[in-house]
Amino acid sequence: MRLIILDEVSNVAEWSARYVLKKINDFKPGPGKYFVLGLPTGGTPLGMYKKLIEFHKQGKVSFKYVKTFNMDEYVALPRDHPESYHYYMWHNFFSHIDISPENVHILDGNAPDLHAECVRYEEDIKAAGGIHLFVGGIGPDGHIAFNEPGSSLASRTRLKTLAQETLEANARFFDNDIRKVPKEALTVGVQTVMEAQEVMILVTGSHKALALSKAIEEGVNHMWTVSAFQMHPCTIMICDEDATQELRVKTVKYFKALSSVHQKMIQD
Ligand SMILES: O=P(O)(O)OC[C@H]1O[C@](O)(CO)[C@@H](O)[C@@H]1O
Repeated sequence: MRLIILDEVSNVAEWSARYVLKKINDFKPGPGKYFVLGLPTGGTPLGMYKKLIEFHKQGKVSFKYVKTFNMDEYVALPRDHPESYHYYMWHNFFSHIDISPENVHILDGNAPDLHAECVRYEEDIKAAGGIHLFVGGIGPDGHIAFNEPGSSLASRTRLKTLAQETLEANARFFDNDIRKVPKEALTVGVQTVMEAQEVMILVTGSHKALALSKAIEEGVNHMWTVSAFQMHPCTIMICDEDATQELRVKTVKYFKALSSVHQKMIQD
């Protein structure tokens, strides 16, 4: 696992956007050759999306031959609700780039049969040839997507009941009223993300510091589901200084000493 420690949230946005751009461009997508990208929502990736839009407008990257799969969606929240992940993705990213709607995949939390919807989603990922790069974020309780503490590390796309900590963390998007936060979501499983060729996880802020230390300094544990990525052959964690507060000095020093290597990873 690589840990890329950057000074500020803005550096995390820039590094991650440049990495996505480079992966897409190096792949040279075209008709019949799609780059398949997994995407998160939440506050953390907003800066990355802004940068990618900027790069697109500057003509540095096209999403014409990119397929996307989002991590999760609330259950029973109308699709046009400003806090639905459908709304989030179109509003913050897709409507500003040249992606075709048929290449966008987001779980339908209003599907009449939620189990069938999850099965279909897994099939769609398979039909797309699997995910090249899955970008993710984590909750303060160490969840990846909505794989709450105690989720099976072998899990696949399914319905999950959200943990109290997640409801509390997400209440800020619902007028700070926890009663308005949907209690259930559809989410890709830990194993679904594990099967991506590469995984890039963004972690910013001191409220994520404990989760980051559990993710990289302790053992694989289903109570901190992001720790499963210790077993993935190609995971990059990108964090800001604030998120390193619970890490050992030794860990921080080791990864910071690699910063010139990390900069080369986003060079043309
Ligand atoms: O970036 P935020 O707002 O802290 O959100 C944290 C996490 O919550 C989720 O959005 C739940 O989907 C994670 O995927 C996400 O990374």
